[in-house]
Amino acid sequence: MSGLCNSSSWRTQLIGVHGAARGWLTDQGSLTRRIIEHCPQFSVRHLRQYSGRADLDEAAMCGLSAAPMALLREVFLYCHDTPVVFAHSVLPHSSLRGAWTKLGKLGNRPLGAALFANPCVRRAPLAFKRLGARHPLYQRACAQLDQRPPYLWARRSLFGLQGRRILVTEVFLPTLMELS
Ligand SMILES: C=C(O[C@@H]1C=C(C(=O)O)C=C[C@H]1O)C(=O)O
Repeated sequence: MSGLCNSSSWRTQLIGVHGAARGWLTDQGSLTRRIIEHCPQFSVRHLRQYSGRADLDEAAMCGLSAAPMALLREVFLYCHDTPVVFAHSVLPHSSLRGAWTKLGKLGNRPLGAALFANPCVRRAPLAFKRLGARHPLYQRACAQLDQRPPYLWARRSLFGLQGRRILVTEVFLPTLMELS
C-alpha cells in the first residue's frame, strides 16, 4: 500500500465540487444504502483481501504509530453490471475483535451494512482528496474503466468501536453520478 499520499493532502473541506457529486461525496450515511436507493441491482464485487502492512499515513489515521499488520480489503460497488465505487479498507488485525471479529469474513457482503447496523459505531469526519492518474488508488479504481477521467474524487473516514478503528476509503467513479 506504499505511495499513498500523506494525510496532509486529505482535506476535511470539499472545495470546488457542486451539485450531485457534492451530495454523494458529503453524505455521512451509508454509501451502500444510498446506492441501493438509486439502484436496487446493487452488488459488492470483492477484488482482493490480504494481510499486509497499512501505509504509514493510513496507520496514523488509525491511531497506530508504526505500520501494523492489517487486513486490506478492496471491492467495487456495482449497479447492475457497472462499477460505481472502488473501496479500499484498512482493518488492523487488532481491530478485528469483539463485535468486529467477523469483519474480515464478509466476502461480497457490504462492509457498510455491518458498520451501520451497530448504533455504537462512530464515524469520524470525512476527508476528501482529488486523486490524479499517478495515485495508486486512482490506478486500481480505473482498472475496470474503458475511459480514464483526468482525476477521481475520493473520501475516507475512520469508523470506531470500543477503542478499535478501521479506515474506509471510497473512490467515486464517474458512473456514480449517472445514478443521481
Ligand atoms: C462504509 C460503507 O461500506 C461500503 C462497502 C464497502 C465494502 O464492502 O468493502 C466499503 C466501503 C463502502 O463503500 C458504506 O456503505 O458506507
